[in-house]
Amino acid sequence: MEAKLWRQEQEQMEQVRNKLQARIDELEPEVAGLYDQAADIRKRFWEEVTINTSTYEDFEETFYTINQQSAVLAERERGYKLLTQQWKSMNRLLPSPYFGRIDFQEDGLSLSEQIYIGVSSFVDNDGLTFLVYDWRTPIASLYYDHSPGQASYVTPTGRVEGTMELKRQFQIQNGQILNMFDTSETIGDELLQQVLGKAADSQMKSIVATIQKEQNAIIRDDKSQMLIVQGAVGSGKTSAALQRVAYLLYKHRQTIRADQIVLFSPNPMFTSYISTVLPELGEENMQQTTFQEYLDYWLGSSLRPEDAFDQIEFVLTAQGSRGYEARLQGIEYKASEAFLQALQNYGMWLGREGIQFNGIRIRDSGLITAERMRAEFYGYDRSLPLFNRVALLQEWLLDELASLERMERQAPWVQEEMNYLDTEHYAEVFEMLHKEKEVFDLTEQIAAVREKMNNKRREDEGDFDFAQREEELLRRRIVKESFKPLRKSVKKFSFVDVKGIYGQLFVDEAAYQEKTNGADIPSLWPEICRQTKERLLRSELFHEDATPYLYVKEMIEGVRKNTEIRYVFVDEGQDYSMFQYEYLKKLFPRARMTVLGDFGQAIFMQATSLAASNSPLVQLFGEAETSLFCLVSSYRSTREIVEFAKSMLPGGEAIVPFERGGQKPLLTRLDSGEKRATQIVADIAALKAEGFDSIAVITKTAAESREAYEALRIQGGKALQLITKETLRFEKAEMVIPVYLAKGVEFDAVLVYDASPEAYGRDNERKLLYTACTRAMHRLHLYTTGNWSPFVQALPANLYEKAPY
Ligand SMILES: Nc1ncnc2c1ncn2[C@@H]1O[C@H](COP(=O)(O)OP(=O)(O)OP(=O)(O)O)[C@@H](O)[C@H]1O
Repeated sequence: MEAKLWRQEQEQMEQVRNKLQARIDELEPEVAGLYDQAADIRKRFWEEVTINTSTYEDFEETFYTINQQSAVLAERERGYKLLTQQWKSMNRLLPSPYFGRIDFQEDGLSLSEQIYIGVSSFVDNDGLTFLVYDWRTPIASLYYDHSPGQASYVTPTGRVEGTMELKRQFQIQNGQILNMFDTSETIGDELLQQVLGKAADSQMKSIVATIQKEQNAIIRDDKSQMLIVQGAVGSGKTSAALQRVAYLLYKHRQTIRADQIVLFSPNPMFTSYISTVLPELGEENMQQTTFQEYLDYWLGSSLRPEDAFDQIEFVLTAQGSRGYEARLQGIEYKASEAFLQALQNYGMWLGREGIQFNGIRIRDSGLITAERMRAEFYGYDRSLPLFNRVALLQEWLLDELASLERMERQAPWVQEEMNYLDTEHYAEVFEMLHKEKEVFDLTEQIAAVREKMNNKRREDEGDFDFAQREEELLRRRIVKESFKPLRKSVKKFSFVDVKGIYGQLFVDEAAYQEKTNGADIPSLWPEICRQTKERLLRSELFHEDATPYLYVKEMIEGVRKNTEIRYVFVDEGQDYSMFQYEYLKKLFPRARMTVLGDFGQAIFMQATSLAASNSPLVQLFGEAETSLFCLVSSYRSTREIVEFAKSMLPGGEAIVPFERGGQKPLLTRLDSGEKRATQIVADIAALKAEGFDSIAVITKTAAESREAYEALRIQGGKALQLITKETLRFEKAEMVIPVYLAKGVEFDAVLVYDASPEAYGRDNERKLLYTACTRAMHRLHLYTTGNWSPFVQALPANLYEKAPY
């Protein structure tokens, strides 16, 4: 680019930077001053307030002073927060005030405007001229959506048409323009090339400078209840999701806070991987969780649910064990729509008969039997939904308990208990007695006065029998203490035997069909029933049972709702079952949903196709309320890695690699495990010497990870870390990791530890190998000590190199 232009831009930027610096300097004392003021008020808060409650007027006075003081404090704190926000965003802009410029001439106006785009807005001293536009402003979408020429953007008041005369990209670091390109592409390849060529990091980065047009559409869509993104591997789904959160927080900044957005991520490590993107953009992080955390929380301590990782570990390692096929069939069936329908029908059946309750007992004898509860329950209006009737029953039980409690005071066991009471109880009751006696004496005095006034003797003479009253109080206390946990457990619905209700579905075929209005049954049903019941007996739940169990529980006890949340994001959405989606929809009734996923990476047993025309996910909110987006360009890996990996996947042809060249994947066959370990350690050292810092040895399972880790350490791989499902964050380092924990993340180099047919031979292992390979940004190595996996063998030989040893 011409030196003159370059100089002009450098001057323009310096002007903006000078203004930024001046405003920062101007604000600094104010920010510090306001902070001190707020801190000072907080410190002196109680000094300024004289607490006096002797008379009503004094009390009122005190109340008003407190109120006034806290209003002043709140105001100062609000002011401080606003100023700090401005001050922080200017500081963020200072080293690199913008990344893009467009010159736009609006139709009907004579002048064209220069629009510089950065991570936040910066307005000149006149309060009107935007020196930098936030990337989320409507006008900034021109930069992402159009090439120079006719262009338009949408504002809340309508579409603005015009001509884009220039589109320029900058790379600016510490106030120096490092690079500058004029571009005719939507977002020029050159900048993207440079960004993608960089090394992987232990934390994801924001992509605002290079958002692609199709990603921009996802980020800014704010029409539908449900937004579904089926995106090829590495196509920027997670990136789009996070920039979308930043966009929504900006667009709805008056009404939505970051904690009203929740993102479901595939594992806790992923949560830490993405946690810096929003703060980098000057926004607070949304809430992040995993579905497992929700399950563990809502199922409480009564049942131990297996997690998704243990389930997949079983699926991948237990082939040939007893009951394996049935478990697999069970996993598939229990995540299916057929099972969901069966449970809904079961709900209707329970409305007529067969609900199970836990009787309420006290000290080994029955107080209210399950039979009585059932009779009461089926006596309620049958048109009421189950959970309404259960709520009525709950009320009835609490009333019953109250009258039973009164009766129970005379029971012989209470007398026995009284003999063993400690002095503390007596002391308490004694105090109560004295209070009662005072009241009694007062009433006696009043009665005596009345007697005199009326000149009429009372029929009943007052008499306070201490001994009798003490016994009464002690009895009342003893019984109350025993009934307290009963009342508490009724409030927590412990009287509903959910375990029994869920379990009775798994008795035999005939019973199942009767209860579910003739649901279809998988062929290995008897074994599925046996396994499920065995688990329940141990108060455990298979992972595939956890969500259906919760579904049944809520059908009966009523649905939990979180009405605070406005947006729910589900990443790796292909790994969720329809049950889980139904559940999320009910749990967050006021939320819009964004689901991002890739069916090509559906490695868990429960999977939902996102984009298929008949996808049940579309039905969740209905077609009219659903927007579907497809991303086909893959940005993470070099062209060679994408070409290699996509050829393994039926339908992979549709994936378009971004044009970034590198080395072809390298296949290395060795004739023993020991030699393989030695070779891998040497390859890691060579990769490190080339400057790659984040290197992952990827295995199929956790069991294989442990084995690989040991073998590699023996051969000198001392710096390796073993990643397990308990690992909460990973460093930019060398690691051994099972593929299902590496979902969604990326590394400079990936070494697939064992690409033999034994590891990846079955059809359900194809996607595992594909997912492992696609974690690599720059280098991919595969190893075997025998044959190659059929998925590798089937690849054209020009897609890889073979090591010469
Ligand atoms: N527009 C973009 N500009 C720069 N980098 C991008 C862009 N889009 C995606 N990337 C990069 O591509 C890589 C993959 O992105 P991301 O992890 O968001 O993809 P994904 O579709 O969620 O991946 P996966 O399929 O593995 O879940 C990341 O390094 C991301 O920074």
